[in-house]
Order: sequence, then C-alpha cells, then structure tokens
Amino acid sequence: MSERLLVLVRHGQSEWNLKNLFTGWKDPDLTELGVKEATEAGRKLKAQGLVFDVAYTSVLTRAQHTLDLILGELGQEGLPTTKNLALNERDYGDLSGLNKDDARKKWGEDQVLIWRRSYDVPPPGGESLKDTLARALPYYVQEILPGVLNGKRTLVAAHGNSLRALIMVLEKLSPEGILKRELATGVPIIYRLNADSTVASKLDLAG
Ligand SMILES: O=C(O)[C@@H](CO)OP(=O)(O)O
Repeated sequence: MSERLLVLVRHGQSEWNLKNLFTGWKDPDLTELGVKEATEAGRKLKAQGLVFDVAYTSVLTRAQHTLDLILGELGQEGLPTTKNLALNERDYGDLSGLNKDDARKKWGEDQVLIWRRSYDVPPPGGESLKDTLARALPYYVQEILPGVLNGKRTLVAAHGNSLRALIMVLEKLSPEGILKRELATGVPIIYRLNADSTVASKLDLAG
C-alpha cells in the first residue's frame, strides 16, 4: 500500500519577519536564522527516514530557498518541483511593507488582529484567508492531492497563510478554529492521508 505522504512546511524566518513587516507577495529572502531553520527542517525530515517524489512551492524566494535547503539536507537536489502562485502568501494589499506594531498604533490591536487572523475580512486592497483559500484549495485539490493519493510522496514549502488555508481543510477547522492556529517558521508537519483524502495521521516536527 502506498503511504499517501504529504508534508507541509512554512518557510524559515524571512528578512521581513525579522523586521516585523507585513510581507504578503513582497519577496524578501531568508535571514541567517531562516537558513538555519530550513536546514534543520531538512535534517528532521531525514531523521524521519522520509524521501520525496515531488515538491511544490510558491513563486516567492523565501519558500523556494527553504525548499532548496531542505532538499539539500535530504540529498534530493533536483527533485521535480512545481512553483505556482496559488501557494503564495496571502496578498497583504496596502499593509505590505508596513511595520506590524506601527499598524497596531494607527488602527488599534483589534483591527489589526482582524486583518491578520479573521477568516473573511481582507486587509485593505489584499486577500482574506477565505480569498487565499479560494485559490490555494483548488490548486491543492486539482494538482497536489491526486499525486498524493497515487502514492507520490509530496513536500509543500509555502507560507503561513496559504498553509493555514490548506490546514483548515485538512484538519476540518472552523473559521474560529483557524483563527488561533499559528504556524512556526521551518517546522514540518507530516500528514498521512486516507484513500478518501481525509487525514489518517499527523506529526508536527516542532522542537
Ligand atoms: O506578513 C506576512 O505576510 C504574514 C506572514 O509573515 O504575516 P501574518 O503573521 O500577519 O499572517
């Protein structure tokens, strides 16, 4: 029986995570810590004995760099990889490039939390989690999932909110449930799926 393996990993710390800036579709690279986190993610996956058949990532540098570092640790450089903007971070619109603390001072804690973590309230000119899900989920269902169900061991390196959108569906979380779900940088989550695409098991490689 094939193992229907799906691993999701958020990119390592980016330059703009470090500077506490709303990032979205802006394209900063990893920090030194981000490089370490991604390398460590690769080591952890290797320690689990995992090998992949395909990988997916976004069109943004921080996710691609994370994937490259993981594949380097796994000795799987050159793994067939598909890059698609469906897996990009949510577009932060007019907030992109602003400091998150400055935004809290200007608009208040509550409003900023609503923009950052509510399910369906978009930041000005940007995407809500619901909007992000509306482009990430069809891509997952049409392009990624069929391979997983056919036994292609699959690694997805993407972003906090594009992955939260997929996790919401995989883990059947409500809009309230996803609100509190934070993804640490560079921490792989290993899912094994049932034949009907529901989650059979989950292992979070934090720590
Ligand atoms: O700035 C961003 O693009 C994201 C991820 O770093 O931020 P947030 O934590 O607000 O979703």
